[in-house]
Amino acid sequence: MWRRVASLSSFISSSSSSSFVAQTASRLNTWESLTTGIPHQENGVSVPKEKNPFITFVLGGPGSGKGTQCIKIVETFGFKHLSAGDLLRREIASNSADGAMILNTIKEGKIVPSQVTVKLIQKEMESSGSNKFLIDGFPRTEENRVSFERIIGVEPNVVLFFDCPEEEMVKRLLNRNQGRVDDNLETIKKRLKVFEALSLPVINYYSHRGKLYTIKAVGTEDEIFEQVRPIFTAFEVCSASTMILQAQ
Ligand SMILES: Nc1ncnc2c1ncn2[C@@H]1O[C@H](COP(=O)(O)OP(=O)(O)OP(=O)(O)O)[C@@H](O)[C@H]1O
Ligand SMILES: Nc1ccn([C@H]2C[C@H](O)[C@@H](COP(=O)(O)O)O2)c(=O)n1
Ligand SMILES: [Mg+2]
Repeated sequence: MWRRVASLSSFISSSSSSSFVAQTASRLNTWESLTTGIPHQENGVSVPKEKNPFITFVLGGPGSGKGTQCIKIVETFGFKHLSAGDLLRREIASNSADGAMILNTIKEGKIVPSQVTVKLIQKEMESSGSNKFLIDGFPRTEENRVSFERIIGVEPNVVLFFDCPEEEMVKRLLNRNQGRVDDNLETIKKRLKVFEALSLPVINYYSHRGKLYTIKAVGTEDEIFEQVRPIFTAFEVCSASTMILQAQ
């Protein structure tokens, strides 16, 4: 379990001249996570700082372009990309004990029990050697969200929501052509219902927590990425400022 650190957001809000950076910093309650973990003084004793992970949840309806944009974020900002759906599909392919249950759940457009998905994410996080994660397609439900917080012990720093009209999502999924068992009209309709009933409340939750960045997910892939880029650029600026302050 990762240790949480105190928020520095009020300090940044009052000292930064860039409003976007200040707004970003005010949302970054564990922003030391992007820094180098330089030892700090506690009661006069120098102690190494435990590094917190920097976590981005990537949410949006089926076919909204989460995976596509994650590839661009990884290329530009160097995150470790963990797709919950890909991890579950890997379990099916490896004939694991949960494989058959996962396959049936995905075919039905339903959500796999949180315990299973969070354990897969946890394993990947721990073995990755990375400290910056894009967790794609998770949390899909309140149960997912609570389970992640309980097992991993941290909240996300950023939540991206790719907001795409239903009609466009259906068109994209039917053209995806990757041989997915859930890319058929019958399952797509079920997934859209599940998204509205179970995932939208999670998105609203993060909106109320001030962590949500809504992206209009229509247009070309590059146009959409130009809405995403400034979010992470701002966090990089904040991170660099932290390192300068720590070095002083
Ligand atoms: N801006 C875009 N315009 C047109 N097609 C797109 C765009 N972005 C992604 N696509 C295509 O739409 C399909 C779905 O995209 P992607 O797999 O990234 O969605 P997703 O949100 O990850 O979906 P899922 O939740 O089902 O995994 C893919 O075939 C992708 O190439
Ligand atoms: N948190 C999650 C993520 C995914 N699943 C299952 C159900 C989804 O329809 C399917 C495909 O996911 P995608 O690749 O579209 O992100 O995987 C889940 O149960 N829980
Ligand atoms: Mg995807």
